[in-house]
Amino acid sequence: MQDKIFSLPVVKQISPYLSQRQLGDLPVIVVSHPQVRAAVTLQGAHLIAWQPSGEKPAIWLSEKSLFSAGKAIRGGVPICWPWFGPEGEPAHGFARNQPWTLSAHDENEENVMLTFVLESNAQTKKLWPHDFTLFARFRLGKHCEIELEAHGDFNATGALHSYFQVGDIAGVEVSGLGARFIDKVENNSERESTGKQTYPGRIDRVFTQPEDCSLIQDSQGQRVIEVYHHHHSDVVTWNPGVELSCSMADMANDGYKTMVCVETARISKPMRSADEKPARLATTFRLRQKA
Ligand SMILES: O=P(O)(O)OC[C@H]1O[C@H](O)[C@H](O)[C@@H](O)[C@@H]1O
Repeated sequence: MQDKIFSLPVVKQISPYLSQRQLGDLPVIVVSHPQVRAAVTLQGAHLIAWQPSGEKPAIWLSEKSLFSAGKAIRGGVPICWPWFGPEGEPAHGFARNQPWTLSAHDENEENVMLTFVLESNAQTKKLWPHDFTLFARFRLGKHCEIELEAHGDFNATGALHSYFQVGDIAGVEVSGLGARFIDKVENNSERESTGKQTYPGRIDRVFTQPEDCSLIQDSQGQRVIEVYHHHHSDVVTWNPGVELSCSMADMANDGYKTMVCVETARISKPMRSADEKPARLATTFRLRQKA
């Protein structure tokens, strides 16, 4: 899947390291830099690949995902906003289904920086009655930084819903999750936790007292993925397990085996945007070899 993205024909060369290509119906901004390769679709400002040089792909993208206008992509880092989950229609908000604009870019020897913008429009007003300007900023290099900044006057929930590529979910443990979670598989019951999570089956949990960094220990993949959370209140972790994976049209039956979601979120404490004081939500990914 990743190789396919980087071999798509160039539609427009934007700068030495940046080009626009076409993936199905969706324009995609592709970064080919000595330190990193990465890709972000204009729809959703959705990161679908990030791979520092010398590393295996870090972001999971479903081989069965649709790349159709207005349809959510399965995998990558969907921006869920201005609500998380089935609180409204569409699920996880509309930001991931809307066409964004690339408004700025810059590059140096270490990184490529991209800024995307989405503004309220007639379609978003039908779904949510607020004026807003939303920026998504990416700094892509050996590390991956993503920042969402929401201007306007409203409360919102949301998440940077990161899907990570792992060797085998059976050998994955995520730590740093804190002492309490809401179990979405068990009627949203509140539970206590050791702060560590393994994935013996379907797991869908909102950790409400997480640490600032979650560590994904991927024993099969022989690496640790560090996920830093900024301005968050919650961390969500999700793996659909075999049955749900089989029932999802945009995921292969065994898709669940090679992915884990660790999501930087504002759910229990919504983000407040006020005049002159935008709300922010951000995450940073770093990779290291397992000792
Ligand atoms: O299928 P989607 O709308 O993309 O949502 C995928 C998943 O996202 C989050 O992790 C939620 O906690 C899950 O309940 C949901 O199933």
